[in-house]
Amino acid sequence: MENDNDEYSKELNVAVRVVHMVCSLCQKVQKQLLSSNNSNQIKSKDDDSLVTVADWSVQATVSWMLSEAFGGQNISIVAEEDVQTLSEPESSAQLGMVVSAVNECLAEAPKFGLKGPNEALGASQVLEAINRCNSTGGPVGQHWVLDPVDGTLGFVRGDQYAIALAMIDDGEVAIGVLGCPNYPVRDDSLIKYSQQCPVMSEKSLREEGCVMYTRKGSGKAWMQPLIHSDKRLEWQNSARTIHVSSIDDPALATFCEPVEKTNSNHSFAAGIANTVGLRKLPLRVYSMVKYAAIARGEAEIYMKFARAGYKEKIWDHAAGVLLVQEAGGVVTDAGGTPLDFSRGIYLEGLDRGIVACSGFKLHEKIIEAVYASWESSNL
Ligand SMILES: Nc1ncnc2c1ncn2[C@@H]1O[C@H](COP(=O)(O)O)[C@@H](OP(=O)(O)O)[C@H]1O
Ligand SMILES: [Mg+2]
Repeated sequence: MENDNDEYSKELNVAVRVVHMVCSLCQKVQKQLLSSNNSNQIKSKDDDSLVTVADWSVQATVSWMLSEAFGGQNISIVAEEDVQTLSEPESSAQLGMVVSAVNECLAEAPKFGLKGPNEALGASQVLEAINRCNSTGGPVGQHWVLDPVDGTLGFVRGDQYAIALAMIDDGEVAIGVLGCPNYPVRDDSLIKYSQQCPVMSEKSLREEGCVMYTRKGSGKAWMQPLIHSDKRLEWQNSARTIHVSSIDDPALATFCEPVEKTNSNHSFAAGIANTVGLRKLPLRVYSMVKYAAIARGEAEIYMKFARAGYKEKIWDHAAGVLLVQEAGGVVTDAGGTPLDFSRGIYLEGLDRGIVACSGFKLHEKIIEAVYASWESSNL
């Protein structure tokens, strides 16, 4: 990072360290999940989507650390999970696991240059930390935005997932931090990874991964490797800048999309790819790791076209969008308008889908193709 006087430098510093902490937590939980086939760690929410011990534990840990660093109870945090399922009597085993995971993680805070609690937190404090993240954001003031485990399906399948933390200031994303515990720091690693081990076993889980981060207006984005065993986070030595790819020839470009066709219309995207002249097969990846791949220059295009009526949430995009933009890329809705993070928990007014590209030329071509194809599509 640049120097300490930059705007949001304290916020960014704390956010990056906290995301490192919870990446480590997630790696442990994912390992346990895969080794013991421990379905006890997974629950269904009322909307039938999945939530795991990791989602709640990350949210509690980040909430506690941010509150500690920035003014107690008064900070505003918008996050995906609530305490409803976890507070039910049938969830007492999960609550116990969450409390242990949170305390184990907080006890490691000094390794990451932060201060944890003097005493272990009890169940009520953990629930309170999760519940405190009940802000709905909005156009005024600072709001932290957290997706504790983005790509929960990828997480439970031993695949890609991300921890996404952003801060919105007066409606604009000011900082973005993305923890990607299964995204190695080596170049070309995502493409190799998805070819070699689309679903990992516990043995193949490699302890590599990275945290990427940026600050609005910096024109830069950075990446740090995760730390392991007893190593401490050494900020200065470990960060390197990342940048989008310079490829602007569609024939050479790689495009990413969600794995699940319920989350994005694969055939519509394939039509766009064909119109624009993309030749490679889509790189299907869970979670905001897709934004990370664009920011790191491993792919050039990310398209997502959710079914009509689905409302995109700010925590699924804020950190990733800023990373791509500051690393040199462009992100808009499918009509070419920038995403609006100022209107509460949803990206209100989003036109059809999301298009993130490494540069303007590719972006323009995709938007034109969407415009031309839309009428004939069934979306
Ligand atoms: N029907 C739907 N259409 C589009 N996106 C959806 C969806 N249902 C869930 N999602 C979002 O897609 C995210 C996963 O992204 P991807 O498909 O790119 O891996 C989910 O994040 P969580 O896993 O955090 O719930 C969720 O927010
Ligand atoms: Mg998500």
